[in-house]
Amino acid sequence: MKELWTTIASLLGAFAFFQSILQAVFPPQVRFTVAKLFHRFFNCFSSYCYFDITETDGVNTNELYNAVQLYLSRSASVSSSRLNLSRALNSSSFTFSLSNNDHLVDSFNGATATWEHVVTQRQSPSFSWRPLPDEKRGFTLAIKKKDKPLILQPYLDHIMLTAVKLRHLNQDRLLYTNSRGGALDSRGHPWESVPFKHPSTFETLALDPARKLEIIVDLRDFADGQTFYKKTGRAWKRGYLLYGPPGTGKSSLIAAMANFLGYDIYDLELTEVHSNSELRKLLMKTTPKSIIVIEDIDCSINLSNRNSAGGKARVPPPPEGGGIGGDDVAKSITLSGLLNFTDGLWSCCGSERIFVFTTNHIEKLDPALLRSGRMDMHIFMSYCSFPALKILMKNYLDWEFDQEDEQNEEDDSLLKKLEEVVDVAAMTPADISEVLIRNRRHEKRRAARELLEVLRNRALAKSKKNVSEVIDEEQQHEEEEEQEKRALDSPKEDEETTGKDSNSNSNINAGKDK
Ligand SMILES: Nc1ncnc2c1ncn2[C@@H]1O[C@H](COP(=O)(O)OP(=O)(O)OP(=O)(O)O)[C@@H](O)[C@H]1O
Ligand SMILES: [Mg+2]
Repeated sequence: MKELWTTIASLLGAFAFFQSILQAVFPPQVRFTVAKLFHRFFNCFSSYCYFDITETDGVNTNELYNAVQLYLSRSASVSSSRLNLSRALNSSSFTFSLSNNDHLVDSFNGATATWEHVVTQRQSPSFSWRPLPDEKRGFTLAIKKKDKPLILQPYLDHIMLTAVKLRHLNQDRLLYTNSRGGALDSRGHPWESVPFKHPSTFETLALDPARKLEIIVDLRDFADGQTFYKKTGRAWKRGYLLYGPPGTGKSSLIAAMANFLGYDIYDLELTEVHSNSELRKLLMKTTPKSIIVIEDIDCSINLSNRNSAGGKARVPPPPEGGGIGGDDVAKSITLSGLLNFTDGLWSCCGSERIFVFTTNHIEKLDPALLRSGRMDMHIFMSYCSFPALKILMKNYLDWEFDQEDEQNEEDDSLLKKLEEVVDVAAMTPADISEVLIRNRRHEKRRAARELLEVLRNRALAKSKKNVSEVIDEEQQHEEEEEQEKRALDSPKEDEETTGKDSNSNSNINAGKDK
């Protein structure tokens, strides 16, 4: 032990000696170069190799430097005690980065990588074409020489890919619309955009947790599936069809998907598109990492027949002053045009895109749109179930279901009653949210009791309606039987009565028609 300390002390002494020689003998201009030479000399005996990644390569910004900075910001935020904080333009989140001359240890494929953020004062040059920053910044990566051939390239690829993802997540999402009816903006762009600030997330979405998890896993697989899609020769895209009654959360789910993946949304208003070629041009102007949405698809386009005139959209006249429709403006958009857009060759003119169609009436859609492989996942958004209700109560009343011990017998019985009645009441999450918003200033148990009351009334109204529907059905059935009986009896009467043939026949038909 004593020997070890002696060795360390003599090494430190030698280092201090070299430092003082450096300061005393060499002028400041060459000091940096000499230090570098010393470094290289010692590196010959080291088991590590070092890579300098400078902020600029002399003229241009080094993209790798920015990528490393972003990549390290992930781990820096948890492991370092002193950090630089910044916020990029068009971003609502903060980025952490290593502060000057600090270091961080990362691992990749079992190997260790040590990063150091090196900041030195720049010697002011005698002449420069453009002003240079006062400081020279760079990262130094140290990895073991034996690991270099195995990890260097994949590690740098991994850093670049992660940085792209992080940059996208840190940036605010945009919501695009083609509501100008095909008119172009000053840059010749058919889409208008606004910042997308919808707060819906998978956490706030009232949906069965198992279904929710299924969707999350599917989205994650899609976003991470670049290699898979390439290997299998498939276009990197995915289609979701969301269907169900109004107010069950279809639009909220789209917003949650966009927030989860960090994608932009293109809200495609089909009634504003005048032709298939215009549709194609719109598609070509969308960016990767985006969700292309067609809401209420059954209302935007008559999808009953792919080839007939019935398969055309109800379109307004083209915009004045030249839209993007060109010669095709006279024609209108067809179902096959739409399918080409989502499924055919044109769907591949970008990558990593999700198509989402929503409808309240799935039965109105053409089977061509529903066949497997076209819309990869059909998601039924239904009335509020008990697990979904618990999420809404957590959102609006801060009712914490995870902390079971906080719940008493009274709460348990209240929840049991809610569970019994919620399915029968068949209320949408939107309706339940309204009730909860109305009562959110009350104490949470009181608000829950109010909700129970509303659910019970709705369930009662539903069962009364059901009873009256059953009675109506029975009455109708009896009437039909009566009419059929009369119709069967009447020919006999006709045979007995002459000269009334024509009148009796029309009665039979009327009865049968009914
Ligand atoms: N599943 C849900 N989870 C959380 N909130 C919901 C849910 N469904 C509806 N809501 C609430 O109701 C409002 C309307 O819901 P949303 O617009 O998502 O319904 P929709 O299914 O798209 O309806 P439509 O078919 O009329 O377009 C939302 O702003 C949200 O507050
Ligand atoms: Mg909607």
